[in-house]
Amino acid sequence: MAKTSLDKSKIKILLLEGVHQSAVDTFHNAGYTNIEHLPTSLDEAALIEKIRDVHFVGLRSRTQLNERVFAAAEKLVGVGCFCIGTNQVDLDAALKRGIAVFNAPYSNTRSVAELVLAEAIMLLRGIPLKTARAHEGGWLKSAKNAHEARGKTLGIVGYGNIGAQLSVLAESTGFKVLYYDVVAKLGMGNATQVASLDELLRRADVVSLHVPDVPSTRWMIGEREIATLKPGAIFINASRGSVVEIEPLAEALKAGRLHGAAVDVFPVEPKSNDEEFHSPLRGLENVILTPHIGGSTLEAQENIGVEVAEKLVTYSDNGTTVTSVNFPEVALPAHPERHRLLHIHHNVPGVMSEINRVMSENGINIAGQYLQTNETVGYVVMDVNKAYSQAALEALRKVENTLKVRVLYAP
Ligand SMILES: NC(=O)C1=CN([C@@H]2O[C@H](COP(=O)(O)OP(=O)(O)OC[C@H]3O[C@@H](n4cnc5c(N)ncnc54)[C@H](O)[C@@H]3O)[C@@H](O)[C@H]2O)C=CC1
Ligand SMILES: O=C(O)CCC(=O)C(=O)O
Repeated sequence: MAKTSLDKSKIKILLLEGVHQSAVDTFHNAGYTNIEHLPTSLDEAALIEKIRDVHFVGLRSRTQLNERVFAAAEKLVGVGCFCIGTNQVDLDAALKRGIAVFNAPYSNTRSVAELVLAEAIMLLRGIPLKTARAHEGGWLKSAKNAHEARGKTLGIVGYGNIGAQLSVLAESTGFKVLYYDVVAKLGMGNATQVASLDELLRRADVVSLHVPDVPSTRWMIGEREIATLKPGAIFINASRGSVVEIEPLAEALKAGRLHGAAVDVFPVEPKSNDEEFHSPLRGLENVILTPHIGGSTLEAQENIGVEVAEKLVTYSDNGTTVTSVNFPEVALPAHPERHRLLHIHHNVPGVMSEINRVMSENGINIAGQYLQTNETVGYVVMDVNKAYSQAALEALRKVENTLKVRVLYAP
């Protein structure tokens, strides 16, 4: 039999944006040694050049994997987003090439929730202005506009993993919590869901956004919504820069209609730490500006490194796609005595019968077959207990509507 699964040392892994060393260690422990680990993102031209011979790529929020990059990524098998958001990756462009994308939906959620709670308290006390004055030699000792969190209302927009954790932390600090979500959700503690975004904006003293970047959230907070906020409200965005129109927010802060804001994510963010950050919020008093570090704690990054690298290793070694954000999810057992053929194809009628015909005509006995499809792609995994030939593999590759075929040699 031809041994066609790729030797692990030949599987090239590119890790960008300073993904934590724990990811490299996880790959090494699984036998993968061909790893390039870069501290920064790459611009499109450099990425296109580098990704040509890469099998797995890992990135965070800066690297843009668009159609042009995928078109150049001829050998790419899987993408790991070492973060929650996957809006930086064209998931459809990946899917139509049979490339599975994974992320880390939980590991940095606590870090974001902690930061937001701390910012809410700092802003209620007017700390950004007071600390700035003290650094300049001033002394703003005053209780004016300084408030306790106890008894104030926190409004959370998007009650998912981050929103719900923030809710628990905030209640234990003394906030009353309201939340708005497009899905009906059971509140943690005494938190109460409200029927509309407007109701939340009208009632909350502090509003914090925790929604993903999807079409329904694009610019969901604009001039009208900012005008709906309570006079003197505090506004926090650590979700995505595309959710909030920044100009009307800056205007409301300059006019003193809002008491303060904390913003971690921006419509345009510098591509690296060497690039200047531009924003109409720069220089405004009682505004905390942070460089998209909501999830940037050592604890979160270490956990993310392991979580996402393990998902890529499992997909590479075994074919399992559970928790992929774009791919049909298949949970596969180990395949100790059997070779495993993975066939990814356009989900159109007739492909499975063609695959089964090829297998049968080549005398290959299928010991186990696992199939999942989504709207556009089918993913079938076949464990074979009899030697398959190179000719059979070629015939599988030629089945009409095939996107990708991989072989996992019996370990
Ligand atoms: N600043 C940072 O460093 C970080 C930012 N994030 C951002 O935070 C976002 C939220 O993260 P998680 O809580 O883990 O996500 P999640 O998926 O657990 O929760 C998102 C919630 O938003 C709700 N939602 C979706 N569309 C909505 C709409 N139009 N109106 C109201 N609610 C809507 C969903 O139903 C869900 O409950 C991520 O998608 C990511 O963009 C995540 C981690 C770090
Ligand atoms: O840590 C990062 O690079 C991005 C964090 C983030 O925004 C996310 O996890 O969605």
